[in-house]
Amino acid sequence: MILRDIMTPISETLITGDTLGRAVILMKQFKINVVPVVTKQDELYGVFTRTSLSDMIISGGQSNDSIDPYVVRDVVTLNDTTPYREVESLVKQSHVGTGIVIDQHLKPIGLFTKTDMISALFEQTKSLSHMLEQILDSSHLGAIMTDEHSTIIYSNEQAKQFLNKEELDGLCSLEFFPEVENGMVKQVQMEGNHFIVRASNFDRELNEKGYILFMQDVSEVEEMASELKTVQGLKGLLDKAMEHAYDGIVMVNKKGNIQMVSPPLCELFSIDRNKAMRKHVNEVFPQLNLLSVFQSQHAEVSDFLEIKGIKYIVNRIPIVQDNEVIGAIGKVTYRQIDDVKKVFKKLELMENQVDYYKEQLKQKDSSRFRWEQIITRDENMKKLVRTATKAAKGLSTILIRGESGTGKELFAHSIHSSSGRQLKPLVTVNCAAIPEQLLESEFFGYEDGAFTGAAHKGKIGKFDLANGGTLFLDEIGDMSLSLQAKMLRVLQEKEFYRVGGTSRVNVDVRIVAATNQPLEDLVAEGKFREDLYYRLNVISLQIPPLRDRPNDIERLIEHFMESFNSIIGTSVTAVKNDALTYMKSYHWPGNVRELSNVMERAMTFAESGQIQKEDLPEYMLRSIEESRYAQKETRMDYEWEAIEKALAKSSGNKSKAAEILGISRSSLYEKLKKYS
Ligand SMILES: Nc1ncnc2c1ncn2[C@@H]1O[C@H](COP(=O)(O)OP(=O)(O)OP(=O)(O)O)[C@@H](O)[C@H]1O
Repeated sequence: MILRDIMTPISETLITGDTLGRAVILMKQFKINVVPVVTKQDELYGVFTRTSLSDMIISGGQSNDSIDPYVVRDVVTLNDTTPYREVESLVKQSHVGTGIVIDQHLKPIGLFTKTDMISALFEQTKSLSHMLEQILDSSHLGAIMTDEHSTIIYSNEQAKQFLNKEELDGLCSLEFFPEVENGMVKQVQMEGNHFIVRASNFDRELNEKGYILFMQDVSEVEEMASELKTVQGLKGLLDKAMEHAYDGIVMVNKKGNIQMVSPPLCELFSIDRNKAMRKHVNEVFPQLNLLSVFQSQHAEVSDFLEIKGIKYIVNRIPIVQDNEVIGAIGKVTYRQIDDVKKVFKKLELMENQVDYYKEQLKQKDSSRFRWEQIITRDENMKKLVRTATKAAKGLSTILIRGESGTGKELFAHSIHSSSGRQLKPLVTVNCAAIPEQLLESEFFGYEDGAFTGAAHKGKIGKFDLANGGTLFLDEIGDMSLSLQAKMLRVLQEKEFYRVGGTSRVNVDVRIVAATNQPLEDLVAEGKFREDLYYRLNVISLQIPPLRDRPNDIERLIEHFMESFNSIIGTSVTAVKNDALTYMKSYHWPGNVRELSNVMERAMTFAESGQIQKEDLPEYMLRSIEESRYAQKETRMDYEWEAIEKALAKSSGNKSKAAEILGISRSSLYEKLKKYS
């Protein structure tokens, strides 16, 4: 609101030089006590007031006389665009009852009297109170105002509803709220309503005192709070159920983001549960194909799927609300797929066994392994495999060396299957397993009648069998000296005589030999022929023991876990940290074979689906403890030796000895105390 909105407009003014008669006419016509007087340029010059009029008449002024001498020049002027707030204070301070409102050209366009001011104030108050009422009504707050005697002087509709009264004004507030004090906040139950009352007192100008009371209905809030509590309780219950779920469960929202996931599912897929939360299910568990139910809108069951050798099935269940899929649940059963699964497993196990024996049968006298089956993460091993792969292509004799269980046979088979002889037989002879007296006939066969007794028919030897292919001589260090001589001749001349035979037999055989014995020592001891040693040692492959390939331990654990889950039907998903630490610090004298046996045993015993320390064999745990203890002892021996030396060097001076050792004097004293 600006001044122009509340002033009394004027349509005519006096001009300097106007007469008393015209002034009287204007005052009478417009019923005003003050008439603005303007210059010829229409600018305000002064005012002709009722006092001016009486002064002129008393001085004998005539109707034709000029008003100029009686024009009051000291005029309060107000700009028409002045805001209401400023006008209010200007008027309050002004000594004159009427101000002249001028426009931007200084032309008077209206009068502003105290009456105008009062009616403007009245308008303003009316609009303020209307606004306040609207605010109170839309806030849903009940509002009551009392005077200092607690008599209600104002109440809104909401307050009347709360207190169930058609009218409250004039009633005593103590009837409803017996104790009211400033700052009070109280819960009140009344007429079936439950609300909170807040009271504050007011003390206005003119000594008006009293209280303002606000009432807020809390029944709705309470209802919401109790619903929230129930929901929270249910969520807690669901979380607990998830924690202890035996099956794998995952729940996603409409967008496919994971809201809940059970630990067994994370274990199965080796996923960190915290990292999986809120992520998109296709990112974390793409195998489950969970989002397919958003299209199909009905529950689905997958076929048997497999991970880490563990079979599982997925039940995909859509969560439907108002005919719309608002989420989905994936239930992954893998630990006890129920009786059907057990039967399935048994059947599958038997099928595996049949497959295995079929394979064995098929591969009898032929290679069973290939390079891909040599599992390793170790750089030296990888290099060795590369060298062996190259060597396999040639014709040279290969000697494979390494401790028992390191994979010598695996290498020999892989060499054969990647050589040009792969379609021909691979014949294995374990030199340590054949009785001494039979070794020769095993290798070279014998003619009919070579032995006394008519039952003896001729026999084909291993060299004959391996013709065109590879002869794998395992445990070559155990071959007798006499056989070594014959073997050397075959290797050099590529021909031999059968036992009891007289004709030469020509053969094309590639020799791959293996041993875990130190052949050089056997040569030195005269137990192995030096010439044969050199003949065999054309290409030598030294397989490092497992303890020198720490990275392979973990990799092979994963490998055996997967294959045994499939072969023996277990559902082991991981090796717990304590067991892993033990397995990594063990020295594995039996190498990969031992690791494979330990895994098979541990997986059979693992109850929680994860291998724990307790599932490892007792002998292994004991050996690790003993070696830890021995290491500690050796460390202590070294330490004591160093202390003794330092003390000798410093002639018993402990400060100097500590300095030599690079430790503080107090820690030297501590150590001396420990060793004493
Ligand atoms: N790197 C490897 N990856 C996968 N399996 C392996 C590996 N090395 C060895 N194995 C497995 O360990 C077991 C022992 O291997 P293999 O028989 O080849 O050892 P070896 O050195 O010939 O033993 P031995 O000297 O006692 O005859 C086998 O079951 C083999 O498949």
